[in-house]
Parts: sequence; C-alpha cells; structure tokens
Amino acid sequence: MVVLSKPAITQHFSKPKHTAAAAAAALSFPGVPLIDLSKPDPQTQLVKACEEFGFFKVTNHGVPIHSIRELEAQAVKFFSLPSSDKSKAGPPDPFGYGDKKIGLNGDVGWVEYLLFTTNNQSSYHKFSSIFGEAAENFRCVVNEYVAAVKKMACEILEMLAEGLKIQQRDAFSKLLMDEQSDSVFRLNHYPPCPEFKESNGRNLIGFGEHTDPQIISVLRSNNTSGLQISLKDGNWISVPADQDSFFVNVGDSLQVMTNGRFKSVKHRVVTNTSKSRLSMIYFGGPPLSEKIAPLPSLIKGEEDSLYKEFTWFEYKKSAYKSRLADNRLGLFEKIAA
Ligand SMILES: C=C1C[C@]23C[C@@]1(O)CC[C@H]2[C@@]12CC[C@H](O)[C@@](C)(C(=O)O1)[C@H]2[C@@H]3C(=O)O
Ligand SMILES: O=C(O)CCC(=O)C(=O)O
Ligand SMILES: [Fe+2]
Repeated sequence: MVVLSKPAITQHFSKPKHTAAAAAAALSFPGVPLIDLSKPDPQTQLVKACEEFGFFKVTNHGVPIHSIRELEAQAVKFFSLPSSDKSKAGPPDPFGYGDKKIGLNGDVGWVEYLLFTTNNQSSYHKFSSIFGEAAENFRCVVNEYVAAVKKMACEILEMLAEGLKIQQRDAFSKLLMDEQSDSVFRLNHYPPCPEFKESNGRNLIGFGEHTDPQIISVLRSNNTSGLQISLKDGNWISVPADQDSFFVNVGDSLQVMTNGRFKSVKHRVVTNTSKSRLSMIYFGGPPLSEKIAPLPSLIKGEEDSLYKEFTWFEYKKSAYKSRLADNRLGLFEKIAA
C-alpha cells in the first residue's frame, strides 16, 4: 500500500450526493464489463461495453508488470517529497505538478498530480531541478510505460473498428500512432482523507465528475477504490479497484467519431478515509490539426450527423475554458430540426 503524507484541508470540497435510488441502482448493476484480451474475438463484447457504458475493464493486457511496478515506485517517491520540492515541478501550465487545483477555471479536488505530454519531452525540464540526474530515469520509466499502454490502446481501437465493421481497421488507432498525436499522461495521488470519517460517513470529491475529451483513456490504479462511473440513468456506481487490470474509458472524440453510438462516460473519484489512491492514466488524443467528425460508414441510412465538424485544436481550446463538469460537446452538437 502507498502511504504518503497528507496535506492540510484548506479549501471547501463538495460531497457526492447519496440517494436511495443510487443504492437501488448499485444493486441492479451487473458489474463493469470485463474483457479478457487473451480470448479469441472480443470485438463484439468491446462494442457492447462502449455502447452501454463507455467503460470496461481489461485483463491479460500484455503491459509488462515490471514497467507498472517501476512507474508506481517512481510516483510514490515523487509524491513523498516535501511540498516545497514538488511545487518546483509546477505549475501545471498545462504540464507539470498540480495540487488540489484542477484546470484553470476554479475546480478543486483532494488530489495532487503530475501531467506530461507524450510526444515532446519538454514537460520533463521542471523535473531536473528536483530529481537531478534521476529525472532522466523518471522520463525513461514513464516513456516505457506509455509505449506499452499506447500499444494496448491501439489494439483495442482496432478491435473496436472491426466490431463496428469499419473498412479501415486503423481508422481510430492511426490517430494515436501519428507522430503528432496530442496524447497526455497523468499521475494522480489522492491522499487519505480521515478528517471527515465521522462527519456523515460520506467521502469527499477527489476528482470531480467529468468526461475525458480525448479518444480513449486507459487507467490503472493501486488497490484503493474511489473511481465511480455514471450510468445512463444518472446513478453513480463504484468501480472496485483492481491493480492487475486496466480500465478503459470512451472519450468525447470517440463519441463524436461513432456519431454518439459509443458513450463518453461521466466519471469521478471520491476520496478514501484510510488509504491513498495512486492512478496512472494515458489519454490517447489525435493530432491538433485532425478534423473530428462522425465516420461516414457509421451514419446509418436516413440518420444525420449529430455533431458539427471541428478540429481537435478547436475542441481542446474550448475544453480548457470549461469547468470539469461542463458538457463540453454541447457546443458542437447539431440542433435537431
Ligand atoms: C477543468 C479542466 C481540467 C482539464 C481541462 C479542463 O478545463 C476541462 C477538462 C479537464 C481534463 C479531464 C481529463 C484529463 O484529466 C485532462 C488532462 C484533460 O485532457 O481534460 C483534464 C484537464 C486538466 O486537468 O488540465
Ligand atoms: O484518478 C483516477 O482514478 C481518475 C482520474 C480522471 O478521471 C482523470 O484524471 O481524468
Ligand atoms: Fe477522467
């Protein structure tokens, strides 16, 4: 277990709402779709999971265990440093170390984090002042992990294209494979939050509800729970932690490219009262100049495109002006006649 020092509570954090309806929904939920990548033909299962939940869990993923362990060790080492050292790797503008403040528009969470680009290494400069020569080691460990997770993400995207009967198998994966792919890597550390244990049994928000803007997100965490997803009826479901598996989210861009057939899942993280949560997320995005629009083969019969075409640059620019919980795709939806 990762046990790191906890920061003082200095700000007001919202609390997730718990209702009887949410408890009932949790009881009827069949569980997070589980896809074993070593089994033949997971295409149909993958498509179904993306349509129903926009979220699934993957086992037999092929990401080397040593790569996961080394990255976790580096992350624990970094987040254990004194705040005065960690803040030298900030601010997250948009890459670097951040503490409690998420984005630029007033969102806060019980979380500290590191954000990196994956296609240019400039986000590592801030590290050299803290880690010295070890910064190079940190960079190698992150690069090795990201390469392995990106490979898995591309394989999943190719199976999804096959499952959707898209002629071009790499219609989605080529965007992540592109040298200019605007992908992001994030390490999140949620310190335990015991101060509120007695208040009313509820946990605070670690990372507020949102959808991910990119094509696909691949998340791995330690064995501390906290991640929740929103079902279509709006009820929240806790995702049991599993440090040996990966969790995959459909992002807004994939929802658009599939003309709304796949759902960009709303998710959030609640804090744990006694254990710290450490998560590592790869957000696979397209090049900035890429035009995002529904693939023609996915617009059925008389159906119209639900979205106006936009470039990833345009989407990102508007996303970074939004609050976490905003419906970022709203601006790009076509108004039904
Ligand atoms: C409040 C914000 C943080 C965020 C940029 C934004 O303005 C809206 C989207 C947020 C999000 C969510 C998914 C990823 O964690 C992230 C890196 C991304 O691409 O979009 C974050 C952004 C962030 O933390 O900078
Ligand atoms: O840390 C987690 O488990 C999820 C965080 C998340 O959704 C994000 O960083 O976009
Ligand atoms: Fe997210």
